[in-house]
Amino acid sequence: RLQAHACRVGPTWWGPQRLSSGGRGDPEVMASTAVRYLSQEEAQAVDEELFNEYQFSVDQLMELAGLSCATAIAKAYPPTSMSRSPATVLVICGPGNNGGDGLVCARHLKLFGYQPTIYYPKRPNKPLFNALVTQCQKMDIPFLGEMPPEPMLIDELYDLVVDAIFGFSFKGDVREPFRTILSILNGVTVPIASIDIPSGSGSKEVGSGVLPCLEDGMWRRETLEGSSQTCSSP
Ligand SMILES: NC(=O)C1=CN([C@@H]2O[C@H](COP(=O)(O)OP(=O)(O)OC[C@H]3O[C@@H](n4cnc5c(N)ncnc54)[C@H](O)[C@@H]3O)[C@@H](O)[C@H]2O)[C@@H](O)CC1
Repeated sequence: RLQAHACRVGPTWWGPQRLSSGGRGDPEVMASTAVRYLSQEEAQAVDEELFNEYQFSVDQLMELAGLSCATAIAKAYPPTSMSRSPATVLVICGPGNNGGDGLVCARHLKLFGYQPTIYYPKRPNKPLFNALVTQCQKMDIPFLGEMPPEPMLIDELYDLVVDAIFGFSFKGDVREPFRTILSILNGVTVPIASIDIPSGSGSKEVGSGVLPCLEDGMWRRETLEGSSQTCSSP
């Protein structure tokens, strides 16, 4: 169970483009796509067990998830291997706990020598998330007021993007503002490290490795093997 949980909370790197074009990452970590991913239901069941049977609290798990992700990122993309010093990271946080993982991850990335910037467009008004935002602010991590409108701008400003937008509670068609955000992310060429699942894809399909991208109004899923299928909803 613990091993499965460790797999789930680690970030994943998707798609042949990401794996071959980076050139900056640790090949051992980059090649770790052979791990088995949990389905949406399995991931939810592990969480329920951790809460109910093992009596973990959400902030305990979130801190571990965010720290694990920052650690994995530091291993795959060491700050010294990036083009800028300090390496710049755009952390995009969603409205749920996956976004909370991103806030924690940003805090630890800063401690590891990166220069994170956060974009957090929909913030739940709950003490846990307010506290995480305060902690980032106290560490002088800037929050963007708007999503950079062009992928090229992200490529110019950041070495890496952390996708902490959706986790296992994602369902249905992507709603705004995240639809626009995912469309922009589909055009960036810097690596994207996704926490839990690449946002916009159902974790059921993640077992085969998918990269969601919007093309001609249709969502295209690139598999890790390089083949792709097009579908009408993410
Ligand atoms: N269960 C837990 O308490 C823990 C969860 N963790 C992380 O939290 C994730 C699960 O957190 P949550 O259950 O809060 O859910 P998510 O973070 O996956 O997202 C839920 C939020 O996304 C919105 N949403 C869902 N589908 C959408 C769509 N199609 N378009 C636009 N918005 C949509 C929902 O309205 C909700 O606000 C896990 O994947 C993991 O990353 C970790 O923090 C550890 C503890």
